[in-house]
Amino acid sequence: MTQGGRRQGTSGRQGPSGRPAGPRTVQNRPEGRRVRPVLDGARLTAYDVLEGVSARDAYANLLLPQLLRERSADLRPRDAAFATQLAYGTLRATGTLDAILTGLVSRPLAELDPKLLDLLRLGAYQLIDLRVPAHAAVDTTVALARAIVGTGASGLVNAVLRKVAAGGTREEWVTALGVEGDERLSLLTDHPLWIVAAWRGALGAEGLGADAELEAALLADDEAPEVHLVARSVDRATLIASSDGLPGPWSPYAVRLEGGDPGLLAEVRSGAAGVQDEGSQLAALALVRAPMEGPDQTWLDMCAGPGGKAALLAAVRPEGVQLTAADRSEHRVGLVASALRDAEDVEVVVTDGRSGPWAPGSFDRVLLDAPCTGLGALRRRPEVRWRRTPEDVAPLAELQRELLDAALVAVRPGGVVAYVTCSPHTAETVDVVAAVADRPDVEVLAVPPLFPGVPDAARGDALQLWPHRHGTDAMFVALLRRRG
Ligand SMILES: C[S@@+](CC[C@H](N)C(=O)[O-])C[C@H]1O[C@@H](n2cnc3c(N)ncnc32)[C@H](O)[C@@H]1O
Repeated sequence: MTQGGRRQGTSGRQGPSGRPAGPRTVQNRPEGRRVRPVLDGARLTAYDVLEGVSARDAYANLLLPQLLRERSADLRPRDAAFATQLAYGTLRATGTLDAILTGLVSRPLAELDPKLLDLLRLGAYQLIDLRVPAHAAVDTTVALARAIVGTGASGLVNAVLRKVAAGGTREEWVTALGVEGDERLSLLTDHPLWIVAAWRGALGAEGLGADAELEAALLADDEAPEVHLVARSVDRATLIASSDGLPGPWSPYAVRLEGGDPGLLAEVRSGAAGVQDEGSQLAALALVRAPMEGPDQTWLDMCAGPGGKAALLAAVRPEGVQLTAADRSEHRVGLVASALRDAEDVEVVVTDGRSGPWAPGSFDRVLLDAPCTGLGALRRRPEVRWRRTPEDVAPLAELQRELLDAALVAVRPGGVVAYVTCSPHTAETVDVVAAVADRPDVEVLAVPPLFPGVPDAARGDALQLWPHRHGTDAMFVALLRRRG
C-alpha cells in the first residue's frame, strides 16, 4: 500500500468533472504570505470518484479508470494504486463510516454539503481502515476541504477527523457503537443489513458454524476479484502460456490471472478470448450440458447483452446450431453484435423477451440470464451495495417470473431452459423457479451432477456459486425441461 505523495505540478487538462487533472495547487495567505500547498493527487482523484458517484450516480469502475488515464502524466503508478484503494475502500465502507460520523456531527449527515460528507468519509476511511497516521490523513483532508468546499469547512473536517482518529480501529469503533448480531456483522463487513439477511437466507446459514461461513462470505465480497479469461476460439493451453495465467478449476475454458492488463493480450484483442467470470462460464455451460432428447439445432439467449455468455455459446455449440441473441436494449444488442462479430449462424434481435418475434416452441435450448439486482457481483462495483435497496427486489422478481414464463413458451416440448442470475437473493432465484416448478409441463433438472468437480455448489437442484467457496461471482443456475 502506498499513502500517496505530495507532488509538484499541474497539467492544465480538465477531468470529466471539469476539475484540472492531477495534483492541484491552492492559494492560502496567512499573514499576507503566499503559500501554495499542493493537493495530494491520489486523494484528490479518490475524492473526484466519490463525488461522481454521489452527485452524478457515476459507476466507480468506469469513472476511476477514466480519471487515472487522464491524469497518468501526474500520478505515479503507486499514486494510482493508492487512489484506487481509497476510492473503492471508501465507497465500500460508506455505511460503517456514516454510522461513525453520525455520532460526531451535530447535524444529520443528509443535511451536510454532500462534498463535505464525501471528504469526511475519505478521511475517516484512511484513519479507521488504512490506519494512515492521523496527521497525514487529517491534514490532507483539511487541505482538500479548504480547496473544494471553502475555508469554513476545514475547521469542521479537522475537528471531526481528530475524533475519528481518537476512536481507534474499525473493530473498536463498532464495539463502541454497541451493536450486536447481524448489525455488528453489517458494520464489520461493509454490507447493508438487508443484504446480510439475504446472504443468511441464501446460504441457509442457520446451523453450527453458520455465522462463521456468513462472515467469510461477506468478507470475500469485499476483496477485489481475480481476472478470469475465457478461451473461446483459442486453445486454453495457448492462452495460459501467453497470459502467464493458471487454468481455472471449474470451467475447461477458464484461465485465472494474478495481475496484468488482459486488454493487452492479442487473444483478447482479437476476440478469440475474453474477460469472463468463471461462474458465468459455468452458467452458459449448464445450458450446453443439459441432457436433452430430440433435435438440437436452435438456441436462444433471451437477455444477451452485452454478449459474454452468447459469445461462449457461439464458440462451443455443435456445428449447425443456429443461435439467436436478444436483448431489450438497443445499445446492448450493439455490444452483443460486436461480441459475435466473427460467429456464423447467429441472429441478433432487439426485443423484449416477454414478447419476442419467435413462434412458441421455436427453440431447443433457451438461456435466460435474467436482469437482477446483481448482488452476486458486489466485488466488482463497490458502491452498488449502498445504491441498491430492498425495494428493488420485488419488481425485478416479477420481471424474472414473466421472462421465465416467456422462456418456457419459447422452448419446444422436451427442450431446456437455463434460468440464471448473478444474485443469490432467494426472491430472485429459488422463489422464481418454485413459481413454475409445480406446473405439469415443467420438470426441474439437477444441475450439480453436470459439474461433478465443483464442490459445495448444490442449492436444491440448482447450482449456487459463491466468491468465498469458488472464487467466482455468486451465480445461480437452474435448469427446467418443458415436458412433451
Ligand atoms: C444479466 S444481463 C445479461 C448478461 C449477458 N447474458 C452476458 O452474459 O453478457 C441482463 C440483460 O437483460 C436485458 N433485459 C432486461 N429486461 C429485458 C427484457 N424484458 N427482455 C429482454 N432483455 C431484457 C438487459 O438489457 C441486460 O442486458
